[in-house]
Amino acid sequence: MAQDPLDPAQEARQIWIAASQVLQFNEALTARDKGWLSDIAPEAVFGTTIVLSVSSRAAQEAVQGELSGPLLEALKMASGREMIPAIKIVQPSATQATPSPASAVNAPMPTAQPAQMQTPDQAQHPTQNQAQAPAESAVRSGSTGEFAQSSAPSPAPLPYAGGQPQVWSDQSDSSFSPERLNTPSEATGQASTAEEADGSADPQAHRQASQQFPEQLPASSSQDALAAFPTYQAAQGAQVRPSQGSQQPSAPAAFGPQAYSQQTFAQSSLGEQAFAESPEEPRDYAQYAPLAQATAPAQAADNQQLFAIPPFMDQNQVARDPQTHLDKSATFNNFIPGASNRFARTVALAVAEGTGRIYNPLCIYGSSGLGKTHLLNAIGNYALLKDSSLKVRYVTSEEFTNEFIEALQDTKHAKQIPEFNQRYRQVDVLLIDDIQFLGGKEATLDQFFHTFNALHDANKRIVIASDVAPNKLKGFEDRLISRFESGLTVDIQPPDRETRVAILRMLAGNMGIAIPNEVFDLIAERFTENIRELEGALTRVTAMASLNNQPVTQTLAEQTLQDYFATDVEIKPTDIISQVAKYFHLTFDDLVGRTRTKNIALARQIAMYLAREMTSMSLVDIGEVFGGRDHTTVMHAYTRISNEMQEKREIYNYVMELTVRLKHPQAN
Ligand SMILES: Nc1ncnc2c1ncn2[C@@H]1O[C@H](COP(=O)(O)OP(=O)(O)OP(=O)(O)O)[C@@H](O)[C@H]1O
Repeated sequence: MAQDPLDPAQEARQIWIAASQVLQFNEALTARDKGWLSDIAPEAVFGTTIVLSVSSRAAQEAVQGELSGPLLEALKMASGREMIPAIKIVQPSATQATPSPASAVNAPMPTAQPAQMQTPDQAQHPTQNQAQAPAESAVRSGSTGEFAQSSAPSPAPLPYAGGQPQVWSDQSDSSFSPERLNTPSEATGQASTAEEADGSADPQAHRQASQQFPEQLPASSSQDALAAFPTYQAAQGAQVRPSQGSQQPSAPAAFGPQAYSQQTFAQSSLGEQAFAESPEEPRDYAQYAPLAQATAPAQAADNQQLFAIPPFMDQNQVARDPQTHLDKSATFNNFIPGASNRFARTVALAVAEGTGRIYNPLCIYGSSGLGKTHLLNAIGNYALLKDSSLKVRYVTSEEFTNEFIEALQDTKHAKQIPEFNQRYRQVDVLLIDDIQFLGGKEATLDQFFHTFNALHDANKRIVIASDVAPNKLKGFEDRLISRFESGLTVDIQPPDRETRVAILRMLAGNMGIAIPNEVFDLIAERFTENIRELEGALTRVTAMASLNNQPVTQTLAEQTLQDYFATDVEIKPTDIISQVAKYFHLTFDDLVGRTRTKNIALARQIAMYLAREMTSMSLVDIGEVFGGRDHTTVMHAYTRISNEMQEKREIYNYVMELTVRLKHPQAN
């Protein structure tokens, strides 16, 4: 559903609440450190700059000095993006007038005052800094490569926000990325070859480069990033498939030295920031999509006409945009990058930016629950935010089939098929999910083939998600497979431990729940193959804590998840339906049938929730098992039950008891 955009103070408050929790559980911080942190109050967010106030210079120095690393990390966890803190001193008298986190929502938007905000190096060299021209300040604030060198002996300086939303600062420094901390050369304090090549090891040289070409960076960032992969240049159109199951980052495995690939990734993520940082184009596209539509009513109406949800779909069931069918909550910002998905994310971002046209079509494949659908939606949301006049359409292969069949069956309207064709052939960005389900459906595939060709010939963007690589798709003609392979194929692997923990932290931050590190570790240790399961485990633990009005502890998490930990029995959806039916004194047919009485509907939704969580089946497959229901019905059931588990003990108990029964069938 559309959300209202947050105002700068509100956004700062929300980020800070989550970041404080991350910091609170940072075991590396002493009580004294935490004391300094408790002096911080959030003021406002401008792009990727968060203005924080403290009450004294001593606090400012501490926050900018030894606490800068943990602070940056916590802000990133909380916001899902690199945030640059600007620390402002508010004198005690003024502090009283400064909004506390609780009251910040209603506070007037603060006017950031550069004179009050300092970085450590400003404090050390006030004259030099005061003399800096704004453009130079911005560049300097972007020279976070220095900041990234947290292994350097002196405290890492915080970047200076200059009191203004920063438009060019971050992206002007392509060397900045926390990931770069991992490169061996940086660990030893040496500049990598890539850094030397672009001058980023030399702040002065880099500043000059940044000043010379600032406006080119946002538009070309991802393309540059991709062009930097030798294999891309050598073999556009060739498949790129890092070895399955490899723990190595996808791109480095395929493209060479790690430092080199990380450099390119840094540029890519900066491309995203570059775009998102513009004050007119806030980073959270999900929130602003309605705004984009409001400013382009003709286009919105046009889209509506083209993609009004067909009658067989219940419009109330999913929080998807009625025109584009996009899930607006899935963005690049809340897609945590890791070795397993970073390459896919980079390419997806290039396509979203419109700079990745040579990767057309883009095929993303991987097992269930690894983020394919999320990336498709992120592409659509980003593309629309960048250009609200685009016609974007997310569609599952099931929806595509249904729409096609609807058009065929509508004998009263002989023009239905031409209309269907026109509808699809007018899109600028087509995002088609779960393409594998088109396999064997000859008429639909034929239709899709023509749609594909029309779009491709018109240079429209096509992104396809599938559970297997194109050449493994069953029931597809070679002509279609070869067209899929004419673009770029990337895979997503199960996330490594670090990424799993980062995802859990982000989710906990979103929920505003304090969770100790050992609980993240426990869940991340156990749920390794599917991010949906990872989320499900966290949902259960937080639901248990919330229902019992307890904090989340390791013991509570262990108790809650013990049945998951106890056994790895393979669970079939039919087992789930039988077990849930038995539990609620219903029949199998009740659950897969059409009756919608309250008790049957609840039991059915719980069964769908369990099927989604405990099997690797897709939404479409689950819908099929439940009497041929639409996948949106399954999605709705899943969302509803996971929400209700947090609030209603009864629902929580049903889910937990049924989990135990399913995991221990011999005990029934
Ligand atoms: N890197 C990530 N960062 C944050 N959340 C993620 C990430 N990858 C996946 N998720 C989340 O995990 C859940 C499952 O992802 P998604 O539905 O995109 O998977 P999928 O690969 O399309 O699965 P399926 O093939 O079963 O449809 C979603 O809630 C998604 O937001």
